Amino acid sequence: MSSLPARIASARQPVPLQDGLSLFPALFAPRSALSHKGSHGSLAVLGGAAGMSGAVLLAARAALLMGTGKVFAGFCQTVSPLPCDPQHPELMLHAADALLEAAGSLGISAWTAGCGLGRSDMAERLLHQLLGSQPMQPIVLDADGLRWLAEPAHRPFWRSCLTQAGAPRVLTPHPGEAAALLDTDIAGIQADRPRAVMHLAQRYDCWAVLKGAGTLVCAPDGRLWQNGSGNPGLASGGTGDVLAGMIGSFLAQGVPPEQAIPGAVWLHGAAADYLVAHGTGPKGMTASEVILAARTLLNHPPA
Ligand SMILES: NC(=O)C1=CN([C@@H]2O[C@H](COP(=O)(O)OP(=O)(O)OC[C@H]3O[C@@H](n4cnc5c(N)ncnc54)[C@H](OP(=O)(O)O)[C@@H]3O)[C@@H](O)[C@H]2O)[C@@H](O)CC1
Ligand SMILES: Nc1ncnc2c1ncn2[C@@H]1O[C@H](COP(=O)(O)OP(=O)(O)O)[C@@H](O)[C@H]1O
Repeated sequence: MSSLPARIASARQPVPLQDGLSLFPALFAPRSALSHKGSHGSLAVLGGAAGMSGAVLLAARAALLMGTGKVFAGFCQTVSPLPCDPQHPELMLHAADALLEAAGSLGISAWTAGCGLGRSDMAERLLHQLLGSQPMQPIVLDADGLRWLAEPAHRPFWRSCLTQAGAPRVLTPHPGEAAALLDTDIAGIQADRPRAVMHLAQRYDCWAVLKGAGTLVCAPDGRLWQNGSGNPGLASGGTGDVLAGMIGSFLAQGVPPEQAIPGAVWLHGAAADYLVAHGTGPKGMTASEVILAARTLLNHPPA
């Protein structure tokens, strides 16, 4: 991180995220009695190469249970590995190519991409197509989506797509992915996390979410938040996919980014805290349980 701009070098104090109910009223606003599924957005989740289909299901299920009107899943495979999700047949499952082709007619209002996407030629092509063709829809990029973004050969194109977008772009790296995006190592990221997240937001002209204990969120204009919820129960495979689906859900529903993004981070951690308080985990807590607890808190927030 040698080329840190001066405005970032003087990192501000992050706003602590403790009391989600007072900080994120837009997340907890009651629904209009007249609302219908079209009032609550449509999210498409793109990822899920063979062997990692579960990553897309976790993100899509999280989006569904956060209240998205309609949720589509697009797998990075020639056909969808399942005709439907037996646990949530509400989800609409497609091969990613078919989903991208139909995107215009499906009324998709936001995308979450990269969860289990993999490193194949197909993955690269799909991401290229998504970023190039959806300038006006919010896009959350996670996991392998971030690994592709970090590839030096791709950076000029990816970066121009990100900077020219007319809707929020959200990068959700863990420290390993952040290190690749900033050309450093994990120790370099962890040594100064506020500086790292601000650098990410500035370099990629995006919202940046640097995950791990005390997740940091930085807006494109440098505003900074630090999460105060969450616990090591979240240190298990798939919880990051859930977070990416939650952020995508709130953006798809039209929640403003400064409520949707730090709000989802807080709620995700608060769900893990709720589980521990009610006897589930931290050991053995699953990503699927985090989704259910987040839904409980969304409807019955702690006073
Ligand atoms: N059910 C499914 O289908 C699931 C599918 N999944 C999908 O699998 C894909 C690959 O994901 P992955 O977990 O295999 O590798 P990846 O995320 O690159 O991490 C490895 C590297 O990052 C580092 N690192 C990670 N976290 C860190 C931290 N907090 N703090 C510090 N370092 C950290 C770690 O460092 P280490 O400590 O191991 O040296 C190592 O260098 C991805 O698309 C995902 O969506 C998963 O979500 C699981 C459920
Ligand atoms: N010790 C911890 N305390 C709080 N949150 C944690 C802890 N460990 C992991 N998390 C959270 O769990 C999630 C893990 O995401 P990620 O590393 O992308 O996993 P995966 O790729 O398996 O879904 C992130 O939201 C991260 O902040």
